[in-house]
Amino acid sequence: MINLLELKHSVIRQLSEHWKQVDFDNLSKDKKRFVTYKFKIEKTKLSNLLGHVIHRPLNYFKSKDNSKEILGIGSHITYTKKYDYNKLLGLIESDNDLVFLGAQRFDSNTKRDDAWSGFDECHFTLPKIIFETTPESTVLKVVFNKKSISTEDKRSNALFELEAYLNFIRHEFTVTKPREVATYPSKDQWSNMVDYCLNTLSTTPLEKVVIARKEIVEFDRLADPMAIFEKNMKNANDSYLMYLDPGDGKVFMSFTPEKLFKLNNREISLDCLAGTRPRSNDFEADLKFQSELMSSAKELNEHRIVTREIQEKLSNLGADVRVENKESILKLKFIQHLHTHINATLPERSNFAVLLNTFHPTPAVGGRPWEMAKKCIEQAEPFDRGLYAGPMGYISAESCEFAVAIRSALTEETKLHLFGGCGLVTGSEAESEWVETQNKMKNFEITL
Ligand SMILES: C=C(O[C@H]1C=CC=C(C(=O)O)[C@@H]1O)C(=O)O
Repeated sequence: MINLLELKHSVIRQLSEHWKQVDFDNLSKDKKRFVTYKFKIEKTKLSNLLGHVIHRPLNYFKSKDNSKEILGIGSHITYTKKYDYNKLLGLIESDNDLVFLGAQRFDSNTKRDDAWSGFDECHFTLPKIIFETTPESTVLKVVFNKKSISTEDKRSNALFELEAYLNFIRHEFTVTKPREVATYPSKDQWSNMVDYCLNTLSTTPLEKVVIARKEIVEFDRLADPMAIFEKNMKNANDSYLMYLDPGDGKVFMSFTPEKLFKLNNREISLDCLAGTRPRSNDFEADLKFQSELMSSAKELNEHRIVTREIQEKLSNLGADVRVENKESILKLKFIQHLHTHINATLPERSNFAVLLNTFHPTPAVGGRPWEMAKKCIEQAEPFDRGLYAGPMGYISAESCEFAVAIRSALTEETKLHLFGGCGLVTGSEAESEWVETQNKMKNFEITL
C-alpha cells in the first residue's frame, strides 16, 4: 500500500515550489475555469485506498475489464438536473483534465419516495482530488478553481484545504447485525404484479417488461456502507464496482456486470445481458443450467429483444455494427446470464448525453416498446427505483463509460435497500421470477 502521509507531503511541497515560478496574471488570462496538477504516483489499486478516505463527497468507479479505476474526493460542482448536461459537456470539452463521476435516476418522471430523498434526477460530480489507475500507471490529479489560487493568501488557504483532503485514515468498521429482512412487495403482491404484467403482455403489443422488487434489511444500528462495499467487492471481481457517497448520509453502490456503453472517440461497445440461471458448485449441475439457458426459447426471446433493440438503435445512428460473443454465457458468482457483446463505429463523434438518451433504458431493465413498458412498470411496481437500474459511470473529454446500476443497494440510516429485477415475456412465471430475483440479491452478503 502506498505511503499516504509521504504522498501528501510530497504533493504539497511540489505545488508550493511550483507556484513560486508561476505567473498568475498570465494563468488567469486563459479561459479555463480550473487548473489541474498531475502527479504520477506508485501504481495503486484504488479499491484498497477507498476505505482510507475521510472526506466526502466520495465517488469510486472500477470498470468491469479492470482497465480503469477512478476515485474522486470532494466536489467543485455537482450537477443534479439533466438540463445541466450541456454545461457539463462544455466544461469537459474545454478542459481535457476534468473527470465527472456519478449516476442518473432510472426515470426522472416517476414517483419519488423518501428512501431517495437527497438524490435528484442525476448526481454528477467534478471532484477536487482525482486518483486514476490504468494498466500503465496511477495518476493523482489535484483540481483547483483558478479563482481560488489567484492571490498568495488564497493559495495558502488552498494548500491548507488540500492538506485536509489528502488526509487518510483507515475506516473503522461498525459491526452491525441484520435484525430483520422485509421483502417489498410481499410474495402475494408480487404474484399480482406479475399477473398484471403477463396480462398486459398478452393483450397489448408489449413484448417484454422488466419488473423489480426490493428487500429492506434493518440493522441493529447505523448501516456501514463502506463495510458492506468492501465485503461484497470480493464477490464481484469481473463486474463494475461503483460507490457514490454524496456526504449527507445515504450511499448508493453497485456491483453490476452490465455495461451500458463505453465510448472512445467514435468507437462504442455495449453489453446485452438478459436471461438468467443460478450457478451450482457441482460442475455437472452448473453445466445443465448453462445448457438450459442456451436452449430455452423464453430466455433466448428475453435476450434477443435486448440485442435487437440495441442493434436497431446503433443502426439508426448510422453506426457500423459488429456483434461479438453472440449469445455466450457470462458466469458470475451466484448466477449466469446470456450475454452478447456489441462493438460499433459511430459515423461521427458523439457524447454521453446523446448516448444516455438513446440507449437508456435498454430492454434488459425497461422493456420493449419502452413507452408501454414504462406505463406497465408505473402501474405494477410499488416503489421508486431511484438510481437502481440507472446509468452510472464517468465522463471525460477522451472517453466515457456507463454501467447499468443493477446488483445495487442504497444505505439509509439503519436500512439497506437491495434491488432485484427480472425480465417478463410470455411464458414467465411468478414463482420462478421470485427465485431469480432472490438469486440476484444474493450478491450482497449482509452479515458483517
Ligand atoms: C434487472 C436485473 O437484471 C437484468 C440483467 C440481466 C438479466 C436479467 C434477467 O434475466 O431478467 C435482467 O434483464 C437485475 O439484476 O436487477
